[in-house]
Amino acid sequence: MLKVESLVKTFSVEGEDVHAVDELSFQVTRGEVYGLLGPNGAGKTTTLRIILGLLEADRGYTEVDGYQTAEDPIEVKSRLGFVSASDGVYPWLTVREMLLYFADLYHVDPWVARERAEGLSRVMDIEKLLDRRAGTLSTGQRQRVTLVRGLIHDPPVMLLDEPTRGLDVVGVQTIFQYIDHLRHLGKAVVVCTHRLDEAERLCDRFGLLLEGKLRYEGTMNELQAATGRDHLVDMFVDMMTAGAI
Ligand SMILES: Nc1ncnc2c1ncn2[C@@H]1O[C@H](COP(=O)(O)OP(=O)(O)OP(=O)(O)O)[C@@H](O)[C@H]1O
Repeated sequence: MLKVESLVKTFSVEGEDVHAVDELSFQVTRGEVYGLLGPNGAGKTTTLRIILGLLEADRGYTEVDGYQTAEDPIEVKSRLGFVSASDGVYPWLTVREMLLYFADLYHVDPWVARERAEGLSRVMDIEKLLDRRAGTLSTGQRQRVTLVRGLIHDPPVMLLDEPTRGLDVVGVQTIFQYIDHLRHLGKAVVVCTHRLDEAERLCDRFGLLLEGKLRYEGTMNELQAATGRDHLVDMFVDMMTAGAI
């Protein structure tokens, strides 16, 4: 469903090469939640930007539902949903108007869009907000609207960048429900987060990134066997103190 193959991206910063992504390969299948985890500067955002077609890779490729980002960017965009903690809303539009506007951008049939907006709003408990102007929503309410917006074109692959940042306990719980719903819908999901405790509960499989390289990959059981550690936090500390493995 999502394939990242031998991806390389190097930035030149004041004459120095920064290897943001360095021969990175991983795959995420239907119904799987993959935690792409790493410390600050590990290359997570750069990888997401390349998958989304916002940045060009130096080498390698990313493929979404059989389409390569560099070759078929429009097909890829229509098959990707992206949710980020820093997503904004259009303050003067009502929630319903905004959802339908985004559906229209993705060429979703207006009838289908209306049904989907209602259905997803029920799931994410924002039905009562549909006719409110988006600018009047609280952070948590806005986040739920953003989650619905990410699914409005029913993409098979979802990318979630720090989805729980800035949310209270209830907001975090909502994200958990949302990800369960995505799994249930059979989406391939990538989650980037610094909340390793949450990642442990949320993800089926993990890729641990450091300096653009995948240092460990597997299910929690596989990571525990490979590292001799029970929790991601300890695995991270070991990985960072060792530098390279
Ligand atoms: N546009 C850019 N120009 C130069 N260097 C960049 C650029 N974007 C990212 N980098 C560098 O690439 C490396 C990877 O950055 P990236 O943002 O992908 O990391 P990240 O894992 O998302 O980190 P964080 O968790 O802090 O968001 C860092 O060293 C960063 O400084």
